[in-house]
This record gives sequence, C-alpha cells and structure tokens, in this order.
Amino acid sequence: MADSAQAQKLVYLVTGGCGFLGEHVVRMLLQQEPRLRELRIFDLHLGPWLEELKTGPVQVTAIQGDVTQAHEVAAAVAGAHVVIHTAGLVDVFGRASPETIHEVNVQGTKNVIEACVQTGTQFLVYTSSMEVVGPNIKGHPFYRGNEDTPYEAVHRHPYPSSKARAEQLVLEANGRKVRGGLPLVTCALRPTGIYGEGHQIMRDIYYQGLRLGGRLFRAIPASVEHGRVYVGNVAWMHVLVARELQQRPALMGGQVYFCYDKSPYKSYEDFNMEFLGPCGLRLVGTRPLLPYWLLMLLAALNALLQWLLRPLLLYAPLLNPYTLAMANTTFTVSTNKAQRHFGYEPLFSWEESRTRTIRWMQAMDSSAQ
Ligand SMILES: NC(=O)C1=CN([C@@H]2O[C@H](COP(=O)(O)OP(=O)(O)OC[C@H]3O[C@@H](n4cnc5c(N)ncnc54)[C@H](O)[C@@H]3O)[C@@H](O)[C@H]2O)C=CC1
Ligand SMILES: CC(C)[C@@H](O)CC[C@@H](C)[C@H]1CC[C@H]2[C@@H]3[C@H](O)CC4=CC(=O)CC[C@]4(C)[C@H]3CC[C@]12C
Repeated sequence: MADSAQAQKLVYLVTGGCGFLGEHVVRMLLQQEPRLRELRIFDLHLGPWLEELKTGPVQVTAIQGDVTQAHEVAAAVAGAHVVIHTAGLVDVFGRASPETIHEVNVQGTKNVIEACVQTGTQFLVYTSSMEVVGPNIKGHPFYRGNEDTPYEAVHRHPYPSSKARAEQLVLEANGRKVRGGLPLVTCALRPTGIYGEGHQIMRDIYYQGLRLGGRLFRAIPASVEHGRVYVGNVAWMHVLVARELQQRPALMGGQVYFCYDKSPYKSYEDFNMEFLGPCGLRLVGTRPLLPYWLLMLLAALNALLQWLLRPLLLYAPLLNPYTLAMANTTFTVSTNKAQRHFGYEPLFSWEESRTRTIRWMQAMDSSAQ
C-alpha cells in the first residue's frame, strides 16, 4: 500500500477501472501513488474484487456508470484532480456495431473532456493505442518506429478510427480553461499489444488450442514482428505520467507517448507461445501452413458467416479480414520519448512479465480442469 507519510490529498478517477488494463492501473495506483486520498473507479461493469480494496487507507469509491452518459461522467469527475481514461470498446471481431464503438470511444471521450472542463479537473491521461498509427489499411510496415516516424495513418475499421478521433480530441483539449480558470493538461499513451494477467484474447487462443488437441497452426510468417507490452508496465506508465504531468505540464501537455517495454520483438503467434508453450500447447509449422490467399478467403468467409448469422447468434472468430491484416503486418516501436520526458523505465523485466503471465495462465488452466 502507499506510504502514508506523504500528504494524501489527491483524488484520482479511473474510467474503465474494471477492465483488463484498468484493474492493473487501479492496483498500481494504490501501490505506487502516496498522495492518493480517494480513488474512484468508474465502469459499466463493476468487479467483485473491488470490495477487497476498501480496507486500506485510501478511500476506494466504485461508481457504476456509462461514459456515453455525460451527466454520469460529470458526477464521477467532479472533485477529481486527475482522470485516467481507459474505458473503451475494444472490438476488432465485429461484436459491436460501428456506431456503438464510436459512441463509446469517441462520444465517451468527449464527455470525459467536457466533464473535466465543467468541473475543474486539470489533468487528463488518455489510454490511446498503437492502432491510432497503424498498421494502416495499405499494410505498410512500421518497423521499430517512434512518435515522430512518418507513417500514413489511414484507417477504415471502426476501432482504430474511433481511437484516432478520441486521441485527437484529447490532445486538442490541452490548454482549454477549466472551471476556476486553470488550463486543462492532457496527454495520450499508445500501448502496443498488451498482454498479461487477465488478457481475454490470450485466454481465447489458449482454449482454441486445447480444442485442437494442444496444437495451434501457424498462419503468420515468423518474420512479421508485432509489438507487445506487459500490462503491469502499461499500468506503471499511466501512474507515472499522471504524476509527472502535474509537475511538467508545459513539456508533457498535449503529447503522445508510445507505451512498450523490453518484451521481445516477435510475430504475434511466436510471442504468444512464450506463454502457451509452458501451458502445454505446440505451434505447428515453421512457416504458415496455408497460403495467404487461402487465409484471406477463410477470413472473408468468416466475415460473411458473421453477417449471415447475426440475426440468430454472434459468430465472432479470431480470424477475420482485419485481424489477419493486423497480424500479418510488422508494427513495432522503439523510442525513448517517455524516458526523456518523465523518466519512464519498465517496472517489470521481460522475465518477470513472462513469469507472471505464465503463472496466471497455469492458474486459469487448473481452475478450468
Ligand atoms: N488490449 C490491448 O491490447 C490494448 C488496449 N488499449 C486500450 O486500453 C484501454 C483498455 O483496454 P482493455 O483493458 O484491453 O479492454 P477491456 O475491455 O478489458 O476494458 C475496457 C473497460 O471499459 C469498460 N467500458 C466499456 N464501455 C464502457 C462504457 N460505455 N462506460 C463505462 N465503461 C465502459 C468495460 O466495462 C471494461 O471494464 C482501451 O481504451 C483500449 O483501447 C490500447 C492498446 C492495446
Ligand atoms: C487468426 C490469426 C491470424 C491470429 O494470429 C490473429 C491475431 C489477432 C487476433 C491479433 C493480432 C494483432 C492483435 C491486435 C494488436 O495487438 C493491436 C491491438 C491494439 C488495441 O488497442 C486493441 C487490441 C489490438 C487491436 C489487438 C487485437 C488482436 C489482434 C488483431
């Protein structure tokens, strides 16, 4: 828990605080932010684990609410010094409509910004995404790029489009006067593919492998690198940037920072095997077992099936035209901007990140048996 020696005077609000990343941000704040007096957790779906957090020195306030409802957001934000806005609809599998994705990710972010302005909250950290940059619709590789690397960020899919628009709104809001006359200070973090305890996609891939007799079949060349980052380091960067934003508003306000760590640059499938292998799964094939045109055909068939079945049931497989294109396009980052601007260094080494993730998967496996 936080050191109580320092004045506990700050109120933080985490939207999406019960999500995969949000929960880690909440727990990291309680461990690493000594000035915390109250921690508000705003989410559409509150988790039962929140109750265990209410026994410590920090007041933990769980707020069930919807970011698309401006009045609910304003009520949650009022009186907060810092807002960490992680709430979002993370859907690339066609589960939600484009309109719903836009409503949550864009309108929800507008509501958070306006709530900060109307109620006088001065610091806003937004969880953006690597997807704001790419991979783009043309499949251009982004190889170990940084925040200044030229890249044609062109999107059609609702998810990256909504994240790009929301990030733009957050950055444009930097400097607006909030109630009381002080300037709003905003910044956006762009995590690459997050992994770690609670990662639903990793869980889904694991169970898919179990259904296939402990085997996964390589679909993507090993040469295609995809950036990945441990959820604990993403949470740590959120805590650090929220603290340093208050100290260096002129330098950090209106800035974007890629969020990554020392997790190895590997293909999406090879990286997953770092955790799935120790859980008994095997990746079949040293090269893709099917030609890319056949994978595209299967992905398109999945999209057609999803459309046909939608009136009856939700069919949302991992393989669709967007996920195939994503997995098949190199996108890795290499930058020290966060280190230069606010001293970010990963809190967890690659070895620790890997061990923690494997332990989580093995515990999940034993509970599933
Ligand atoms: N998972 C990943 O690899 C990456 C995620 N991100 C971003 O990180 C953030 C968190 O993502 P995850 O934790 O992976 O997703 P998640 O789906 O586990 O968490 C999102 C949380 O937001 C909440 N939420 C959704 N709609 C809401 C609404 N209308 N009102 C209030 N709360 C709502 C959900 O209940 C959930 O608890 C998102 O903004 C996402 O775009 C960025 C880069 C990578
Ligand atoms: C079926 C196979 C082709 C399989 O390899 C598909 C993997 C696919 C589900 C993932 C490949 C790349 C992932 C995305 C990437 O990590 C960037 C992301 C950033 C976010 O903000 C949200 C998640 C995601 C879009 C992530 C989703 C899963 C992949 C598409």
